[in-house]
Amino acid sequence: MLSSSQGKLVRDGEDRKPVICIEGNIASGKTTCLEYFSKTSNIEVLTEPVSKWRNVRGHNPLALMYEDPARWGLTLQTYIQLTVLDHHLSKIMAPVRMMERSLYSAKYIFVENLYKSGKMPEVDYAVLSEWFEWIISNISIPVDLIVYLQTSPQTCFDRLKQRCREEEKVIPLEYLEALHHLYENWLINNTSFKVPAPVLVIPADHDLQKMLHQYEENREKIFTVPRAP
Ligand SMILES: Nc1ncnc2c1ncn2[C@@H]1O[C@H](COP(=O)(O)OP(=O)(O)O)[C@@H](O)[C@H]1O
Ligand SMILES: O=c1ccn([C@H]2C[C@H](O)[C@@H](COP(=O)(O)O)O2)c(=O)[nH]1
Repeated sequence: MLSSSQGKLVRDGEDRKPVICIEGNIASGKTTCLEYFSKTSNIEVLTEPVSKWRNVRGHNPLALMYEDPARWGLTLQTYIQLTVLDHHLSKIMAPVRMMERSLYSAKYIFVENLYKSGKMPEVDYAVLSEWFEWIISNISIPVDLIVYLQTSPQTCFDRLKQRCREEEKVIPLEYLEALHHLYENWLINNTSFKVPAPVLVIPADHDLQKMLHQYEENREKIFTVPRAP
């Protein structure tokens, strides 16, 4: 249930608990990072609901989007916006929540990329943008820290091939490069969209062992994040 507070809809009946979003390119290692921290007590981890994006009532909007982005980009991103909003608004069951990506990156990275690359018709972009603006103006979507796993597009390309998700076999390096530039402009250069929380950058091109070591080194910084007002 939602109630109204200071002009915005907020989730009912709970204290505000810290929310940490893990951001990064496709196959940058977000799920692996979350898996590592999920072993920590008192932390709740929400991975992206990719299984829903691959199967909504028997349809696979993720596959459709990669097959024909101009036709299916709006369909996929509308559904992603819904399922990610549902994550943001779900009851937090532990003292701290870590979640994979956010409503913000769905819009500022993926929708933006479809539109800028000429694969999303202007009317679809306008409709998605109106929805997004309505949501962030009317619903409280608190994020207290963004952890950005900063990778080179080539690293992601290699990891993507290794992961071998069927729908993603068609992704070229150029697609990951375009997403990378959008992430960098948003979270590092601050030249595109408003960043909704402080950003902690973790260089993430390293092998798994070094990455786990870096996660340990950053543990304190991540979990002592002050709550946004
Ligand atoms: N530091 C790393 N070095 C090498 N491979 C990695 C590393 N981190 C993750 N991987 C592998 O790369 C692939 C993508 O990682 P994943 O965590 O699923 O990325 P994301 O959730 O960001 O899409 C997986 O096969 C994973 O096992
Ligand atoms: O808003 C979004 C979010 C994600 N996707 C795509 C990109 C990938 O193919 C999958 C899952 O992303 P991971 O980085 O592997 O978690 O979903 C999208 O198209 N739009």
